[in-house]
Amino acid sequence: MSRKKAGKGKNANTSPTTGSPIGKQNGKSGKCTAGTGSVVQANGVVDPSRPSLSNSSEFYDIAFKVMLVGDSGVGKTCLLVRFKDRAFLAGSFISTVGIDFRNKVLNIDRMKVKLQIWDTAGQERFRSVTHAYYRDANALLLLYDVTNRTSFDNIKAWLTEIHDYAQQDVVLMLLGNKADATQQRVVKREDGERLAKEFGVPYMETSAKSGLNVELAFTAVAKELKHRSMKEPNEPKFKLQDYVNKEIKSAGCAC
Ligand SMILES: Nc1nc2c(ncn2[C@@H]2O[C@H](COP(=O)(O)OP(=O)(O)OP(=O)(O)O)[C@@H](O)[C@H]2O)c(=O)[nH]1
Ligand SMILES: [Mg+2]
Repeated sequence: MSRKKAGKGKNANTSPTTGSPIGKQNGKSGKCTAGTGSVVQANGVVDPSRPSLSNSSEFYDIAFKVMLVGDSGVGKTCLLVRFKDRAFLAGSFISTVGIDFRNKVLNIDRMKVKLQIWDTAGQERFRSVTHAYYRDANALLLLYDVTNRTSFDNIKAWLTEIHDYAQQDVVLMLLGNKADATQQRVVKREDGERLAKEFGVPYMETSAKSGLNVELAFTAVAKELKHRSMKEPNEPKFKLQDYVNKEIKSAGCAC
């Protein structure tokens, strides 16, 4: 299996497909330098004929695009920063402008899986930018804020948008974020579970602030994508929700 250099990916200010300028993250220009991003086949597998070049985390075997979507303020940027940098963006809320992305390489069952994670702006005015990215996404993390009922009520509209713009077989997971904010909670976990069941999507609650289930959410999606693209004949079917439930149980929290 060949390994490719993760690189920093293209400049965050250019669209991955057209290269056209798309706005800046929080008023700052995208920090990503022109990278050595390789051409990734639609199913995420990169040139399997070449031997692995290195075990460094810089290299990867397969790569996928993951998109974060949901109302403004639900915690998409904070979830990504928690996953990428293991930090929480406290302080004042700075809304994302346009779209930005970060890369992270995960070790999944002895394979290096690179996730290129697109952080979209939740504000309505940027919705047309977001639409342009849906078709490239291999997976979508759809967030609502458990302290904001409107963000939960809007999930159905987001699911319609995903149906209209994303790939038919996109991997989708519903996340109820800010689960740490127990005092301010207005959406019960059962409400999230019920909605997820109604639409047949995997579900869990997260907290970008405490880190609850953040690594698990991205790892579960990476595992699902890897299983789908590798289709090992004798490998048991991977069930994302079962994996999540098992990991949450073994973490010993009812979260
Ligand atoms: N308590 C708590 N606050 C959070 C959490 N995640 C985000 N926040 C706060 O919620 C606010 C919005 O977070 P962002 O990550 O910027 O929201 P966003 O979804 O990226 O918003 P847009 O960029 O406008 O789409 C910030 O003030 C964060 O500090 C969380 O898990 N718990
Ligand atoms: Mg944001």
